[in-house]
Amino acid sequence: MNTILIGIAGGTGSGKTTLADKLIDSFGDDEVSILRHDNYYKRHDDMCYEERSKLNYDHPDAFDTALLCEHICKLKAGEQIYMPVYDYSIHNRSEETILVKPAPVIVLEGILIFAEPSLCDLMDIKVFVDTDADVRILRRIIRDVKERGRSLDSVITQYLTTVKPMHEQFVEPSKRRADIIIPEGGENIVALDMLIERVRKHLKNK
Ligand SMILES: Nc1ncnc2c1ncn2[C@@H]1O[C@H](COP(=O)(O)OP(=O)(O)O)[C@@H](O)[C@H]1O
Ligand SMILES: Nc1ccn([C@@H]2O[C@H](COP(=O)(O)O)[C@@H](O)[C@H]2O)c(=O)n1
Repeated sequence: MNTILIGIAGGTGSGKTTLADKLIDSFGDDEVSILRHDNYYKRHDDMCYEERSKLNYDHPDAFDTALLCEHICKLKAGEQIYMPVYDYSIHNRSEETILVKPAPVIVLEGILIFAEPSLCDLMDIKVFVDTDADVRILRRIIRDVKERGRSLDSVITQYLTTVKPMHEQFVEPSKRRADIIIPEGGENIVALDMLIERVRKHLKNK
């Protein structure tokens, strides 16, 4: 199978997940598979919740990127993989896994995927979702309080101590590696349609 890997990067709250979900919703499971770098956050079973909540989750070392690369190579070779599942409410991987089948198009999304040369080398198309920092933090506050079991204070403290400095050190400079920069992400219908057309073209010629 001729498989292409489309990377969708961007800062927290930029709209990567929304864009990736809208893209895969336009195709069948046998046409497009999705991987999320967040699911590859390292396990920390040796620490208690309090200790885990203080870790820096915005540095490249927080992820098991070697395992993700191995999974991408297996999918490209036509093998299925079991993607780990991350549970933000406990700051750890859950016991679940998700079966991901090989497909002609694999979408990979995550804040730091362009900051990892080993991952960049595996990508055929690199898309960066670019959204202003004030919009991103407002979205993140709402999402983390509603969906990730966080308090307002914890979101603000984490943003100022790790999320913002790591964004400036790693995420923003990684934008230079992108082939396409999309303002605002999932609600950018023009950009979404262009991506859908690109995937259709690949599926027709695969
Ligand atoms: N263009 C947009 N306008 C308004 N809200 C948006 C937009 N894109 C995403 N959101 C919302 O912002 C939050 C973060 O978006 P998400 O796609 O999860 O971002 P990311 O994966 O980059 O962190 C979600 O609650 C989502 O519904
Ligand atoms: N235990 C964790 C693990 C990660 N995060 C934050 O998630 C952000 C990445 O996810 P997005 O959907 O926002 O791209 C990242 O900025 C980490 O700070 C967390 O809060 N807790």
